[in-house]
Amino acid sequence: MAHLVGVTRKFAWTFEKSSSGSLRYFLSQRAMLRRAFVRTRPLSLVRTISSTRSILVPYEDDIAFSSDKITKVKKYQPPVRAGKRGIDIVHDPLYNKGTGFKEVEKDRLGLRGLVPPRRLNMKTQLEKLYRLFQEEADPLRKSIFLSELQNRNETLFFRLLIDHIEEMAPVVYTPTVGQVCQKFGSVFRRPRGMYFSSADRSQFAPMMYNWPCDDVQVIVVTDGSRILGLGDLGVNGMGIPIGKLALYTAAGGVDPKKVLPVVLDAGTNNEELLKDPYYMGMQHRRLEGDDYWSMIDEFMRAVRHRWPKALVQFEDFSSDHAADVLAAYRLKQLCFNDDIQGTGATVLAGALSACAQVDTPLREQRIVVLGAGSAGLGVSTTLLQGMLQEGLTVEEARQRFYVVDQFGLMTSERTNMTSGQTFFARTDLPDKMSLVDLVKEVKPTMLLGLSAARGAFTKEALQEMAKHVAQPIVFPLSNPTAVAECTAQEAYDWTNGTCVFASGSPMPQVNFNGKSYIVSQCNNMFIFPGVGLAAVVCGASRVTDRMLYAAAQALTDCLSPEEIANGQVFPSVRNIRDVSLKVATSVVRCAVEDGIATNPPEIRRGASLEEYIASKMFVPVYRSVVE
Ligand SMILES: NC(=O)C1=CN([C@@H]2O[C@H](COP(=O)(O)OP(=O)(O)OC[C@H]3O[C@@H](n4cnc5c(N)ncnc54)[C@H](O)[C@@H]3O)[C@@H](O)[C@H]2O)C=CC1
Ligand SMILES: CC(=O)C(=O)O
Ligand SMILES: [Mg+2]
Repeated sequence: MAHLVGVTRKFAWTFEKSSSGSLRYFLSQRAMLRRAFVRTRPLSLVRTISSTRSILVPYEDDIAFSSDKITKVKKYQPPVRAGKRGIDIVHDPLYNKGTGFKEVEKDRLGLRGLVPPRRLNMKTQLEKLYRLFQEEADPLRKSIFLSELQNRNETLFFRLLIDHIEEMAPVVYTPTVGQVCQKFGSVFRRPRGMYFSSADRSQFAPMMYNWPCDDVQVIVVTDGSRILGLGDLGVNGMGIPIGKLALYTAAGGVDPKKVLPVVLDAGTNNEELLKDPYYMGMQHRRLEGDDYWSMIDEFMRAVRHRWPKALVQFEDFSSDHAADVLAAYRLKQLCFNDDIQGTGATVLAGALSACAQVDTPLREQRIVVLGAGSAGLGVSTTLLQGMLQEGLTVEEARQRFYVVDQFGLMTSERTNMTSGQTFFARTDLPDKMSLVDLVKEVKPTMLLGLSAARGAFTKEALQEMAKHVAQPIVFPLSNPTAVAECTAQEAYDWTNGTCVFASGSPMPQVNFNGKSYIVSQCNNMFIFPGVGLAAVVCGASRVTDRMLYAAAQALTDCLSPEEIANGQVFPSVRNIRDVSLKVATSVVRCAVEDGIATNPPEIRRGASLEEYIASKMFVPVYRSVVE
């Protein structure tokens, strides 16, 4: 007998239980439902599927999943053509289902005998994997476990990651990804992504054809020169593009077949790696000047040639090149720098939420930024743009910033400053003032850490800040956790529980005076997946400042009333897939308005832009595989 599980205006989902107990799902025209059947179901059992909030996934796998993590699902998952059969399927993580192949599939694809006889459905596979994940001794072992899963079965990997995103994001991403990069040589199992080195010069364009996908949509590229706050890690920085792209799929719903992690190996200045007999990159010092630039240019040209529509995300380039590389390509090609622009948009969103918490607009904040590198200056520039939106002039806004580097306050007395540093350099205070003296002098309302200097937000500095401001906004944003400017517990202790806090890497809940506080994570992971999804969906020709501003606004709007009541300034990571969809929707709208969407969405009557974008998101379900 058929059971009704949901209806839309036109369609109805039903399921039937077979004699063996397995469930089969059917999608039918609603009008074709047997009238008697409809009449006999009590109305309360008929759950109307709101088209954006549909939680029922019609799994080819016979499981009625009701995970709220995959909220936006396609109603129908067509079969997928693998272009291969037999053992080649089992060895391809994009099509492999491990013990999950159905009997018909085993026959169709010549798999009989190549996989164990008993089939475990996806739900059982996930339960088993999650248990094994929990049994791994430490975060590094957990990370190896997940990357091995990704190497053999991407569908299961992404399903597990999405279902446990709050617990697993810190493993595939910061902070554990930092450890992975530091130990890249010993955790390396098999290659993922592409390496373009100084030894490959003049061959980048033909090399692009070694990559099997003709339709790459997102590339994350690093030159390994500044990996998180861990310095120059050369090709070992590959962990970062891999981790970022895992979030592109888990949070942003970008198809994992269509992403490409890249390291541009321009050498390394890391003395240990230069001497390490097992180092896997080029053992020469970093290329400089024209040699470096021609390598970047060859890479960008080769991308344009092979995948003209691909989005290139520049990641963890040291500040001597980051802003210049972005400036050279941002008007020519679809690209953005995550550390400068993604972080800028993220911090703007968090700052606006914090301003609402403390009931003082951004234009009235006095902001000390510790760190004058790409991230510190990118954030300062974006916050300044936010102040312009609130009516300040450029000069008025500029006066509200105090940028500090490792020597202290940056002033116009310095020489050899970058243009960004020159813009923010003060003219009214002594050069190289210490953080504590600066806090005493200017009584900042907001303190942002992008310095990778562990402990730089000292007890003295935070206590001093709290003397002058009722609710100091304190964001130690450096990654990984080991280099954060302070911990959440320290910030609450030293400001007597008054601070509004967010950290770059996740930190545990804080207890202060018998009250517990949820710690917000301020990380560009809330922006880049949505920006990437938007660029892919609407065929954006470039990433504009307005698109990033739209992303920041959408992120601010994602806080739920409960999160605001908890004092959070960022949504919980468990909602990151919904957040990314909202960010993408706002960005697509902006791109269309600005006329830079080459493939503007064609939306069915009665549907929304958000539904349209949701329908384009990758969902990790087992689709029927055909050769
Ligand atoms: N939460 C997030 O989403 C993001 C966090 N970051 C983090 O920001 C940090 C910096 O990144 P970048 O700007 O790209 O690096 P960078 O190397 O370009 O800049 C670091 C800056 O910090 C300054 N600095 C070093 N020691 C200092 C000290 N003791 N006191 C004050 N300033 C000091 C340096 O002079 C330099 O200006 C990294 O740890 C990175 O992980 C970067 C991007 C996003
Ligand atoms: C989050 C990030 O992009 C960084 O720490 O570099
Ligand atoms: Mg980064």
